[in-house]
Amino acid sequence: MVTIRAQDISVRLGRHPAVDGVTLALEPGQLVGIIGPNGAGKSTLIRALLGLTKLVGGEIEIDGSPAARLSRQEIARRIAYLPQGQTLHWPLLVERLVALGRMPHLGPLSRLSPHDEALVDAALARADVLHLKGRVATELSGGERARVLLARALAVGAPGLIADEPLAALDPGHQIDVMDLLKAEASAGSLVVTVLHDLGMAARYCDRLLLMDKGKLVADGAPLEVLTEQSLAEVYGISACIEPDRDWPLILPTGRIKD
Ligand SMILES: Nc1ncnc2c1ncn2[C@@H]1O[C@H](COP(=O)(O)OP(=O)(O)OP(=O)(O)O)[C@@H](O)[C@H]1O
Repeated sequence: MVTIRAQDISVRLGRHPAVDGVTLALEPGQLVGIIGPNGAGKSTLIRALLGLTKLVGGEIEIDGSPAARLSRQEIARRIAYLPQGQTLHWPLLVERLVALGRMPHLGPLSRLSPHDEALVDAALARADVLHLKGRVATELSGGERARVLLARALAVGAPGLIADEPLAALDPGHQIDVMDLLKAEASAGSLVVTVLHDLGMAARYCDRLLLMDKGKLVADGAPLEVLTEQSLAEVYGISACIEPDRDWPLILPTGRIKD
């Protein structure tokens, strides 16, 4: 189990506050989506929660300890991180790349144990990339590479997972697979947070949504509390069809609101 608390945190990038006075608590067992327009501060917020970005104000606690006092490795063992659209620079075999997910658990000179190898294979299977073993990761398609990087995050075996736009390069079937997987992780007691642009997926799968706008957390609650005609108009400048009374809430952006 892992918990994260942020109290009034702010991050400045360049001249502007990228995150501006955000307070939140993240608990295990829920799938939490972070949504908001381009540049709203979503990626910066999650990097801050992981202790990867310097704060200009506020405090973050991971499992009750100030994040600033935890080492990178201690945080990496507790919370796996799938960054946004990573470029790969090294022509590693897929299984070697996914095995890097075990690094937070290994000493500097230690090798993968049979247990580590089994976790790597399980992660490859869960991300539907077992068949890509033996391929060079830099020679994969965008969606294949995205799923291999998801497998690397799963291979950490951490009680927390933060994924930044994990659906970006995926076909509709694999988008559903990944959302099912994130939901299953949360239902099994993990802390799972994901940045999403697909409001339909966010409404269908997430237990809680955090809506960011201009660095601020402007709404935090159940999908239908957060995704209202008013909030979509104010934050995204769009109109949308909202149908709450289906098996799951349906949100379909329908147009841009002109000034
Ligand atoms: N290295 C940087 N230097 C200066 N400004 C930056 C830097 N990185 C990000 N920013 C700015 O910080 C703000 C927040 O960026 P961030 O990447 O967190 O947004 P986001 O909500 O994740 O956007 P997107 O949906 O486009 O991925 C943006 O205005 C961005 O231009």
